[in-house]
Amino acid sequence: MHFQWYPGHMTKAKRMMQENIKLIDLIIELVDARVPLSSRNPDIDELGKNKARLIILNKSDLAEERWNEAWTEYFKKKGFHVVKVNSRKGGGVKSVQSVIQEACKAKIERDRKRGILNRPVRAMVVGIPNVGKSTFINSLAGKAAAKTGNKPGVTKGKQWIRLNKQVELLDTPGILWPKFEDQTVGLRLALIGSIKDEVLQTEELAAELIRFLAANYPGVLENKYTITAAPDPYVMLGRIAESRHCLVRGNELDTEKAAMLLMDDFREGKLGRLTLEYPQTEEA
Ligand SMILES: Nc1nc2c(ncn2[C@@H]2O[C@H](COP(=O)(O)OP(=O)(O)OP(=O)(O)O)[C@@H](O)[C@H]2O)c(=O)[nH]1
Repeated sequence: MHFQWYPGHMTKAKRMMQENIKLIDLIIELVDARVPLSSRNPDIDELGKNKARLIILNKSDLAEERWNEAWTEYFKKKGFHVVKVNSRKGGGVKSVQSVIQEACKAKIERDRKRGILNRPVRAMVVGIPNVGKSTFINSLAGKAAAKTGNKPGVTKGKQWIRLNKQVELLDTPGILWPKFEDQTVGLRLALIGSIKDEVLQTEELAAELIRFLAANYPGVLENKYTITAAPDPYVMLGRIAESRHCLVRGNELDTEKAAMLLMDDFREGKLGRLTLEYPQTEEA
């Protein structure tokens, strides 16, 4: 399977990011807790090298808790401040404000020594498409401050949002461009829905997910769809189609529809909390 990104958008995104980074003290980088490395772009380390850094493990409700803990430790060891969040429900969001203060301690101290008191810390949220930037900003700001949507690329507009006396947030999140040179990264991003569905063959993608689940979460599909295991992922897809009555022309199995159903169930967490990449493996 081959993945492509829209380079035009990404060039513009990078230019905007460079402009906006000049205005801020802290970068709040959202990653998807199911794929914390594949949903990062290490270019942000270079772009934001003099800034305070905070990583938000977003969608942590969709990932396995023991791996959320492991990834938290992983990023802390690398020197980041880290908070686990479920932006949709607001879980973990409350603790973000205090961690922002903590992450910006050095800057606040520098200001104080120069006699600058009570200047708010300025922050910006960044992340790849669909990682939850708008939802996170809304949740943090406590109102519908940024537009949200479930398709990549809906974020627009520009303004500062005052979170409290100490913190201001740029209302426009920075869109990071995923690292597409690596096909494994591309596949993982496609699985979580960060790449537009139209450019991908759903059945192929579903087959990849079935392979991954058979190896790492055996029994999950069998339980969810009340089917028996088969080594061939396409046979599994047929069994899901059968079990869920996905039919075309009256009685033929509609595996395309079954693939869409499976992908939706996975992305919405209906197969349970599943993590797609693990720190040990990535470090090895
Ligand atoms: N389960 C779960 N879903 C989330 C969470 N955060 C965001 N979402 C969902 O993820 C989808 C994308 O969220 P957005 O906030 O629009 O993402 P974005 O990063 O602003 O997307 P772009 O505008 O494409 O850059 C929406 O359907 C959200 O409801 C979370 O913590 N948990």
